[in-house]
Amino acid sequence: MKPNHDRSQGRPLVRVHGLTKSFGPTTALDRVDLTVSAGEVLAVVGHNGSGKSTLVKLLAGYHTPDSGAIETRTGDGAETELRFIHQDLGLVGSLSTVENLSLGAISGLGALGRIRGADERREADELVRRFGVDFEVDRPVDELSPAERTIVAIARALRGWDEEQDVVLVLDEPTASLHGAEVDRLMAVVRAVAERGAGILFISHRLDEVLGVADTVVALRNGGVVGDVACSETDYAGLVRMVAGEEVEELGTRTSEPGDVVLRVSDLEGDAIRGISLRVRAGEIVGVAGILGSGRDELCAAIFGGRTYRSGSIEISGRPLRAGDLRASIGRGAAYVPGDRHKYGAVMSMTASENLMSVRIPQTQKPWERVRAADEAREAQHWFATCGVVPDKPHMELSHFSGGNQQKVVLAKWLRTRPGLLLLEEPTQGVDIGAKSLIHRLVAATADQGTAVLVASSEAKELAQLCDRVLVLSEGELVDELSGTRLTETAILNASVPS
Ligand SMILES: Nc1ncnc2c1ncn2[C@@H]1O[C@H](COP(=O)(O)OP(=O)(O)OP(=O)(O)O)[C@@H](O)[C@H]1O
Repeated sequence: MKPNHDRSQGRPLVRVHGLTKSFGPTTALDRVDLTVSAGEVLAVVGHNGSGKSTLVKLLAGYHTPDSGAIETRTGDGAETELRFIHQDLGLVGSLSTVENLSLGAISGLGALGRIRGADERREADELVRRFGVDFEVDRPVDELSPAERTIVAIARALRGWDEEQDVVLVLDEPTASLHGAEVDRLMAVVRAVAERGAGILFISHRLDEVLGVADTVVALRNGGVVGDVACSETDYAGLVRMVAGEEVEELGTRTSEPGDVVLRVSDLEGDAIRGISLRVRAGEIVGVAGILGSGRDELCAAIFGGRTYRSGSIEISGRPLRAGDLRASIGRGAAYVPGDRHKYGAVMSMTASENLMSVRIPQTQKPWERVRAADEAREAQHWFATCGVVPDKPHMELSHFSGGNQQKVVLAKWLRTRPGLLLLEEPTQGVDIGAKSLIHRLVAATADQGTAVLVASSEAKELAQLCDRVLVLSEGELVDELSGTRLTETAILNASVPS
């Protein structure tokens, strides 16, 4: 295998040699070599738990390597600066782009410590325009699209960069919940930054995006480098094989007939939702598509009871549900995998097993009934195997599992309750291509056993593959319903854009 620095045209900015890191018996990173060069977008891909985040944390100095080195003084003595964009962008939502860019920047403070308004505004404007984008820098960043927020985070990371300076920008799964056109917008900015001479290290599970934006791909498996190729020398199938080690099984066509109505929503009005009515039958998988602000991210939570609503009604299996009544919703067989697993989906400081067992099974388990240790161990083993959670350590704290494996535990926790209604938000965020196919098959099998499934996703391709029909939301309203031959990725993307 030819290492990537032999192929790249640019000056090496960061060299990683033999980087190794273990956590107890787990070797998270195993003698990794790679180089990021000026003007290059280097993507790092790999299955869940392959070591990508560990690599980022070592580069950031959060962990110390057991052996190996990170060389940032690679050329004529100048030191390369590493700047990071983590998934949690670290922006203050209520503050504007100007204010976020000013935070922590001493140069932004006037003599009395006040932000010099006009200068800051001009600088923020110039900074975002430098990347070929144009949005109002005075609006609170909470009101920007996810791609725009990521661009603000990139602009902040590159503040003060004069392009003479050697910089590597590290982006950890920046597109995890972005919708089609948003991804293109962000990728254009990433390319623009590379063209200005920065090196980019880009972590992603979305292999089609990797092919679109990267020059070079390094694939990790079980901590070691198993692939190091130019994007021009590979294709999607090649990347899938590098990550999964084999071809990935596609979801077959589902043939089961839907049963009785399980979920009935009528004229629902609430935060970001305007007059939505829908039904989901037993055995059906119904998708919810739309861009940010369309109501896509709010609907499942409102139905489950995690958000209240102003008016309208929700019935599960023919029985009305009061707004915000989580207990009744779980008691009626609803399950909810939220988009933000850290905040609402799991308790990271508890073990995987404790998380798995944290919801009582309404049909069989009495409120006072405790699960015996032997039963808990057997169940944890069953769900780890069913959902492919690795490592096989149910008693390890959930925060020590890789992101994709945490997601599988959250899904398993709810599948265990044998729900009549399964509400999913971004069910495959952060999971690798093999695990994504497994999760799709698990959801399909759950529906085949009679569960009604409502799944909200920013990924049109996922909805087209998984769903029997897809509801498209725009500005809080239901604007289209796609099924049969009309249900394609392109149709979902087109229908999602507000007219
Ligand atoms: N603090 C820790 N304690 C114990 N094990 C850890 C710790 N951090 C990471 N690991 C283990 O190291 C391995 C690599 O994890 P890492 O988070 O780097 O994977 P990843 O490639 O980023 O995965 P994902 O795609 O799911 O985010 C995994 O087996 C993980 O469980």
